[in-house]
Amino acid sequence: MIRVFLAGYNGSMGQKAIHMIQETEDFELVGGLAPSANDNDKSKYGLSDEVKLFTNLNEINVSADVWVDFTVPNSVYQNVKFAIEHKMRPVVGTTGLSDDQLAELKGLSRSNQLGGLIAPNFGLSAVLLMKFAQEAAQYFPDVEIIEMHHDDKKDAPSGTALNTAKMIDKVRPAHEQGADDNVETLANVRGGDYNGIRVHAVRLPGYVAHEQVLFGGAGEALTIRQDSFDRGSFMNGVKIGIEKVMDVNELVVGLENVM
Ligand SMILES: NC(=O)C1=CN([C@@H]2O[C@H](COP(=O)(O)OP(=O)(O)OC[C@H]3O[C@@H](n4cnc5c(N)ncnc54)[C@H](OP(=O)(O)O)[C@@H]3O)[C@@H](O)[C@H]2O)C=CC1
Ligand SMILES: O=C(O)C1=N[C@H](C(=O)O)C[C@H](O)C1
Repeated sequence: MIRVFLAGYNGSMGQKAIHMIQETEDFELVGGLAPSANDNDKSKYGLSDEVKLFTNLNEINVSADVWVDFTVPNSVYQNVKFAIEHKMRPVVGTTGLSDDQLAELKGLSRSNQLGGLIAPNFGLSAVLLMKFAQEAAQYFPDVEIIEMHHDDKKDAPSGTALNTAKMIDKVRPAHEQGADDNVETLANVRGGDYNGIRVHAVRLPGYVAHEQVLFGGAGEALTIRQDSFDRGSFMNGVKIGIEKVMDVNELVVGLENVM
């Protein structure tokens, strides 16, 4: 049995995760964290009386094998630090960790000899998109990324888009892209810039999570696109993450690295 603690249990992803954990024979939900947590949530979300709910880290008095995190960018670092220090292996979907924070957490995971997983995206289509985009960038160094999300999303660009840019940046030949005498007549119209890779973030009702990577070449173009139409699409990856993290000895980034 794998005992799971769920941070952000009442959010959009948290509610899907509760369902997945309850449906999985080998998983047991032992606790949840959310600033608005209260005992009425037990009936609201179909939780058993044994599940303990907490409104902040200082209150937590249960232990678990795995800490699943779907919270907010400004709490994820403290949450993961807490989890590692309390011997709970983090499986993190929350976006927004800086490179410095990630490096610190990797060090903490090493010194506590406790593995974990940080996955910018748990959806198989997005994992494959990033892999294919990295391969394509070796041949098509001119590239831009467009991510499209629901209008409740708090951070931009998406963790997936940023990770895609980082993966492309690792392999694409050193390169100046576009004209250097561009004039923007509307501020920021060319999007964000990650080492010369332009990233554009769209927020619209009706959307869930989508990304396109556009490559341009001499007289040709390649577009790679993925769509998550339902948050349920992430749950198979979260389940794999919880299972695999039990055998991992370091803090791994990317679902593909534990599959
Ligand atoms: N890696 C992946 O595959 C995916 C990652 N995500 C990421 O997961 C995160 C959550 O997304 P989503 O479920 O849509 O967001 P929601 O806004 O629906 O949920 C956020 C959750 O975080 C809780 N929360 C808010 N503030 C804090 C805090 N200070 N400490 C602890 N918990 C807090 C909220 O509780 P309360 O309601 O009480 O405020 C709520 O439970 C985002 O970063 C998103 O980008 C999303 C989808 C897939
Ligand atoms: O907030 C979301 O919804 C999502 N967040 C993650 C991200 O920022 O990449 C994963 C997915 O795109 C959905």
